[in-house]
Amino acid sequence: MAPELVAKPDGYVQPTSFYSMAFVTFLAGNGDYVKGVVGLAKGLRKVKTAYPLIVAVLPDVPEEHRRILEDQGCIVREIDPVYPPENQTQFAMAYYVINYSKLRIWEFVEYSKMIYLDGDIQVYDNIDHLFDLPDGHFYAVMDCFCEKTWSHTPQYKIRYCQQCPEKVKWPAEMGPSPSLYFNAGMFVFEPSLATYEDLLKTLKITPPTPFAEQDFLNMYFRDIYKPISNAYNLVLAMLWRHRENVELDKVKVVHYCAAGSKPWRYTGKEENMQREDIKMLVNKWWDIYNDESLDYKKPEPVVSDGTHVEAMALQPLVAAAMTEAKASAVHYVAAPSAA
Ligand SMILES: O=c1ccn([C@@H]2O[C@H](COP(=O)(O)OP(=O)(O)O)[C@@H](O)[C@H]2O)c(=O)[nH]1
Ligand SMILES: OC[C@H]1O[C@H](O[C@@H]2[C@@H](O)[C@H](O)[C@@H](O)[C@H](O)[C@@H]2O)[C@H](O)[C@@H](O)[C@H]1O
Ligand SMILES: [Mn+2]
Repeated sequence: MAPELVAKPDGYVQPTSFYSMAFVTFLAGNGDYVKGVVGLAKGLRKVKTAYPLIVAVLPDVPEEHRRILEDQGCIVREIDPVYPPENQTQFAMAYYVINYSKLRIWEFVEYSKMIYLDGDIQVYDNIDHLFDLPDGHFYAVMDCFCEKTWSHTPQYKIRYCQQCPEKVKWPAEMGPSPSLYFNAGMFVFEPSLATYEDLLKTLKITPPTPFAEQDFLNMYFRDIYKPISNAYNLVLAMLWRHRENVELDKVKVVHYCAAGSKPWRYTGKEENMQREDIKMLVNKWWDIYNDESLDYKKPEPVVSDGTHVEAMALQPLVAAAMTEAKASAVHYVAAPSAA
């Protein structure tokens, strides 16, 4: 039974437009990445986002982990795995399925625009304004090619990086320089069934590559990709590879993707993990993860004096109310504005 939401003459929310945008992350397996997603949910709450966090989970995510995420105000949605075509078994199945299944989020068409965030990402400043970026583009932050993980690429071999194209110029004899390449840990996109079907159709005829769905998404969205500031996805390697391109005090989103930097697994033993800035960012992640004041509190029903409850808290109530609202045009309390 949908909870009673109080009508207010001056606040009307078209149920279909309410929360037509959302953050989305991805969770696979029964391991410790669930901690990353809990941290992300609490970080988004701390910056007072006006939008919910959807967690796309593979079937292998246990009920207990799903409950933990729902208790943190997340909306958990199971997605089907994406399996490699038979002739592409050179990939370890798990790695392929974990990475390419992310593509299922294009199917979430009840949302007009979404911001995808890896589970090893933390949001330290409100980034809701990214939802206002013009439609028709794919927004993401440029990656760096300098880590050993890129040693299979021609650009690594000649020490070329898009972060500093003047330092080692791309030699003409190697043809056109590589297109701008984004890190797929964070991106702003528009779900669409047509795009979703085409993505999966194209994937079937695209041999897997080392950076899996990241390479695939870069190829697929190359013509509409628009780079945004690295303040929205600080790939940690930038701190020791291109410090001149980073204004740490302006960074809004940190991506713990460098080897050994996952906060919930941090030992400090890997290369670069004893840096002061890394230790500061890992502690910053733990401060949020351990902050009980940021835990989700089930909302009280909205009362007639229009008391607003936190946006993310309202989402489950609205989802239920939206089901009812289809039956009748009902006035709702307007969504609280983002702080
Ligand atoms: O065992 C795993 C591995 C990955 N992921 C998800 O897949 C994303 C991409 O993997 P990861 O961040 O480890 O890749 P990196 O950014 O470090 O290359 C993670 O952030 C998680 O959201 C997961 O849920 N379980
Ligand atoms: O499956 C490929 C992954 O590719 C990307 O991670 C890479 C990339 O950041 C490199 O630049 C780093 O050097 C490397 O360590 C890191 O793994 C995405 O963050 C991740 O979500 C996922 O798509
Ligand atoms: Mn990541």
